[in-house]
Amino acid sequence: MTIVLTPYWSNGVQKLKVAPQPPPKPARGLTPPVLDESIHYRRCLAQLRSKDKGIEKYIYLSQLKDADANMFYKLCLNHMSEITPLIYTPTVGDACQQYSHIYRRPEGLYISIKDKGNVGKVLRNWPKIDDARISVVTDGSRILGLGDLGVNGMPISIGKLSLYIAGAGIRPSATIPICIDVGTDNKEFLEDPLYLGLRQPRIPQAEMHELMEEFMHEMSVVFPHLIIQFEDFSTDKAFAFLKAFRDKYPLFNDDIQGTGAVVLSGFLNAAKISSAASGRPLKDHKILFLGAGSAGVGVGMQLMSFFKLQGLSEQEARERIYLVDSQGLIFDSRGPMAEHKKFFSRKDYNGPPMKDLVDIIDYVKPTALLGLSTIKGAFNQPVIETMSALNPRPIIFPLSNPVRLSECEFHEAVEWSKGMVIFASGSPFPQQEFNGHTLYPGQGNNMYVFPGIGLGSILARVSSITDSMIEAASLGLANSLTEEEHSLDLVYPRIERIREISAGIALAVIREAQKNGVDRSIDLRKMSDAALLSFIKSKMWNP
Ligand SMILES: NC(=O)C1=CN([C@@H]2O[C@H](COP(=O)(O)OP(=O)(O)OC[C@H]3O[C@@H](n4cnc5c(N)ncnc54)[C@H](OP(=O)(O)O)[C@@H]3O)[C@@H](O)[C@H]2O)C=CC1
Ligand SMILES: CC(=O)C(=O)O
Ligand SMILES: [Mg+2]
Repeated sequence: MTIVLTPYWSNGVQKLKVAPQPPPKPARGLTPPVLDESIHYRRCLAQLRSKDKGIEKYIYLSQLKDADANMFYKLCLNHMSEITPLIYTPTVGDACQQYSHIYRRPEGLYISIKDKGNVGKVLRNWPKIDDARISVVTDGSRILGLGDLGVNGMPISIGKLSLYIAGAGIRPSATIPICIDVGTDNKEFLEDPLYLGLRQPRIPQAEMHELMEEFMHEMSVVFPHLIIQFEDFSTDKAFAFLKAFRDKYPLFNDDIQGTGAVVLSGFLNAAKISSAASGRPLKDHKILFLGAGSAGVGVGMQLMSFFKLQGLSEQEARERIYLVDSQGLIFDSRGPMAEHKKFFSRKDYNGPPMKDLVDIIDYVKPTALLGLSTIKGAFNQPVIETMSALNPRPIIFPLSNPVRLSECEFHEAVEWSKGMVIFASGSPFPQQEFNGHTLYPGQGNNMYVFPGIGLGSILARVSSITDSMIEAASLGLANSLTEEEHSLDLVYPRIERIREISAGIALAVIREAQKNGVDRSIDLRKMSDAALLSFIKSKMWNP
């Protein structure tokens, strides 16, 4: 049976074939005489590599996923470091910006403000209701560092779910990419005749909250086994919706919690390398953030655990973290500020506003500089040289996405730190040669943890996702490096091992869910770790 859906914006003209169906076996004579699977694999790879531009490769892969999902995921799994940047950051950023122009066919589920009062009915149109286990939901209001992209944010939900499938073996039919269309304040899109979403400004906050209340309630009724990942909501909504719904439904916010977990993990490994060089105790690290949005504050909150693990109190941990926003260092006497900035606002600084990053580094004397600001080039030569003068092995993590918004590039950080930088970025950079050595950049991206968090949460059938489950995912990732990876000063494991890493993270997440009493698959409680790990692996879907 082919199930068709009509998206709300299509006037009934377009037909949506939602979940990938196995291709029907063609009758004899309807395919070329020699269509060998392994040769076809080579053909698909060659077709992909024949395209010059990332966006062309994205379109090719997207079509391949529709035509032959098995082949698409086979390619993803076997060529993880080549294909991840095409289906995810940085190329997915271009795909979102151009979505209304490169659009070929409907994919995912669109909920619009026009559906208010009827959301449950629209959700029930999803053809694989019983299969649904995980959904990535965005409203397109802050896609990567690219701002409000409205309904063009759909590829971010699709891309994240492709990584769930490739990276954690979630069944394709268990995933639902969702984009909530409540208008956009992107003037260019509103004037674009090809724009796929509602041609209206974003709705007022109160109406958005009402829609989200209805949406979340109906999601839990229609999809009772679903885990939800909130993605790329603008900072105010990201914090508000996490707070409003996290105790009622099994969900997490990837930008706040997923990013927090992945950066804590990389920082645990980076701090050890940095302290080995400086002799400074781990508890004496100091972290300076450029950027105080959902990601900056989320990571700051999670990095409190780093200091608490070293025996510091809550207050002492908080004092090790400094935040900078577009107005400079955040401190109490600066004046009124957004609620989410208050926790890390300094009480011990009362001087004039401090805006220049080099001045701030001179004042704070951080061991680590983390960028979640979307400001390309903010970590310039003077900034990195100042960090290098303070630290024999400075920790520099430019985490903004996509690549073109990164606070600095890997080759710059290597050159300006004379090869001493400990580096991780949000989007991937190529390795560098320096003084006869090969240096490897880390990729501090939540893609390392969300597949495992989702898989563990699905298998344990959790009723909610607790902070300590997120922390367990982070520690699981930090401890997953092999000796060879440590010997190369990597702070994250190689992405090619993502399935193994996700299984380990899922195990840690399930155990923590059990400790917190939020697991509903209670049979898993009596399994040994070894038995649980093989159970997790046995549940992974393979193309
Ligand atoms: N690596 C990863 O896994 C992840 C990376 N990210 C990336 O993090 C970035 C930020 O996301 P998010 O926090 O949600 O976005 P926001 O827009 O909410 O936050 C951006 C922050 O940067 C600050 N900022 C802007 N301009 C400057 C400037 N010139 N100098 C100093 N600070 C500045 C803003 O200041 P103000 O508050 O004053 O406006 C704000 O605090 C994005 O690029 C995103 O892609 C996000 C999630 C995961
Ligand atoms: C990686 C990610 O989630 C972001 O940049 O928003
Ligand atoms: Mg995100």
